[in-house]
Amino acid sequence: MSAITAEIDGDPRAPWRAGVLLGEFARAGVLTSADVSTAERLGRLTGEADETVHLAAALAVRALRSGSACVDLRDVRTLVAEDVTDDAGTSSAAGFRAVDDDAPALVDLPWPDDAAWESALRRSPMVADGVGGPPDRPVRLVDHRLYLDRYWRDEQVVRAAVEERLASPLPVDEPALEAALTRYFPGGADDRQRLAAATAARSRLTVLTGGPGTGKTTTVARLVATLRDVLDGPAAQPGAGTPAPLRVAFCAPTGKAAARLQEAVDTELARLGAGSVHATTIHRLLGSRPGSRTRFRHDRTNRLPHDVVVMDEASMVSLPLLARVLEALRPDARLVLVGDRHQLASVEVGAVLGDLVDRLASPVGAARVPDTLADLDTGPDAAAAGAHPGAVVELVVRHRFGEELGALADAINAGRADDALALLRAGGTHVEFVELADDVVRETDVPQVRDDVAAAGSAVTAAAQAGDAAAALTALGTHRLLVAHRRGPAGVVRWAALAQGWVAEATGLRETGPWPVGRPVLVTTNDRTTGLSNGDTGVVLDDGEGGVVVAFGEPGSPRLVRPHRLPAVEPVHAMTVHRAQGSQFTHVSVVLPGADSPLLTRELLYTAVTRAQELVRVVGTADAVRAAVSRPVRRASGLRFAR
Ligand SMILES: Nc1ncnc2c1ncn2[C@@H]1O[C@H](COP(=O)(O)OP(=O)(O)OP(=O)(O)O)[C@@H](O)[C@H]1O
Repeated sequence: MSAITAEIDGDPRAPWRAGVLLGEFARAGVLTSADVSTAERLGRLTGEADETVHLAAALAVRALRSGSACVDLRDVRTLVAEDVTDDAGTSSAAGFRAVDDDAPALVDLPWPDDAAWESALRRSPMVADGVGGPPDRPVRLVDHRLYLDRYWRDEQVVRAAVEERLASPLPVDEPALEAALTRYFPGGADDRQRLAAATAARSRLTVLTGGPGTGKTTTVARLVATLRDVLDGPAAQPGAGTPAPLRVAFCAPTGKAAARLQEAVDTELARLGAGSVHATTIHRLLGSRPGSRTRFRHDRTNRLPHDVVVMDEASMVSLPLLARVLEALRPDARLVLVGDRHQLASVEVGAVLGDLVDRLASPVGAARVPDTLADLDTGPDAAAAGAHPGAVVELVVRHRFGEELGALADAINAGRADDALALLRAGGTHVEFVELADDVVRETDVPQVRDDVAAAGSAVTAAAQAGDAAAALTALGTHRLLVAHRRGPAGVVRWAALAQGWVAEATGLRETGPWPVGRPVLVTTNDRTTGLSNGDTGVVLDDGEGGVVVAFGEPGSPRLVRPHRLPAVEPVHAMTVHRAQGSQFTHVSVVLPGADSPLLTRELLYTAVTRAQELVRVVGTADAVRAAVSRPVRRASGLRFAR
């Protein structure tokens, strides 16, 4: 078999030649041009000619594309077989995949012999062998996990920081803490919410996880009120004169999530008479540097000044970004990670929230964190006995969220496909199922979606024409059409066009010009000048003076930006579920792709369903629902292991 040639990313001028072994894997659709060329370049740079080593490196690069920090060589054959079967017919964003009609069957792939492969890797100049291997090699093998070295280093940063943070609790004035807990979490309140605040007072790391409506946001507001009472007040620094105010930072991965967090926390703090907070994106908190996504103004040499950092929507945070935050924190600062571990993980590498919960609640973490979830005793006796109440607190009582929505979310999470389907079919006030007979969705199948889109669009347009930013943003949150893919019959492109047409028909207005009044827009990049972030949504408004302005943010505190100052934006009549993370809408309609779509996973369906505050409408086949529920995302990571 000779080398194969294909176009790279559609550029016919750039021929791609893979060696014999990698060529076989590329032809079978396992590797893309990007995987192969990265691995072969690393081979050239390190003087490694062994193709089996190139193959392993290419598989480590491939793993990153699906969000894994590493590839587990023991599982790689099964993983590859499952993924490639899933992926049939789709092209990867990261490179051209050449799948030949006469490609080798997956079972026939020329996998290297296990023992020979491992020993080739261990003696390769490309590979650092084990935790103690040389620091200057691009690839690292730890136990059976193969990493590009920078991801292993990021994992080590997270691992070490978590261990250090949990090794020594922080001293607090226990009677003052008890008084504050009684004040902000009175009797009858959710015990675990109280435990979260107690943990955050005593520990340098708290992970607060729970499904929608379990009170995460309420808890972080009360937790901050508690910390302010205990650490800010005279009891915190007796005899020290006027104490410095506690420096608290609130952050979230997207601007939208940060704005929502700020509004919700401020409302609760105002009710408690406990001040206010300022929430920002994680990138802005760390201080982005123009032209660099990986280096920030705040790092281990220039630490963040804050005493407490609360990070919401932590499920969306990538491994490298969490590593940068941990490096930038002062060692004595308290970090509170908040999120729903069952949601979709970062679009980049890592599933850090789920990994940390598993790690801390497993025997690996249990040595330092006894009785993680069970120990609800936060009283002075427990403190006197030196008991550490645990770093992970999972909220389980739902305080909002209709019964049906909650039951559906639980069934999806637990992988109970038949129950999820039965709940969808039973329907109710909060759940609707537009069950399709086949994968082809016709416009006429979804009159309810059309009605919701038209009603929301009409309300947005009316408010936009009146120049009423708050009303336009409120209307924008009443319904959202979600899909999994960008293209195809169940993709954003098709559904956004349909939605746009339905709104135009309802309002009698055709969108004209570059900034039609009433158009919903999505920011697709971070922009320092306007402070807008990738994922922010807004509405084009009539400014009353013959021009237009675009309103962003929460209805209670809209931000108005002139179009010429805007970074890249696109119309957003429909969006992907990934994009919708960190946001909620009164009604959500989600159009599922066919059951064979590789994007259809448990996390995707759970995230879509939990975007709804009052009603979720699922459009798809029974097979698509079953496929989603039965297919949890598996991301390889070393954070779950001892080393
Ligand atoms: N202990 C409690 N007792 C009664 N109501 C509560 C309690 N905790 C929270 N709530 C109420 O439950 C609702 C949901 O709370 P909150 O918004 O804090 O949940 P959340 O977990 O942050 O949800 P989401 O992730 O969906 O934003 C709010 O109306 C809140 O006031």
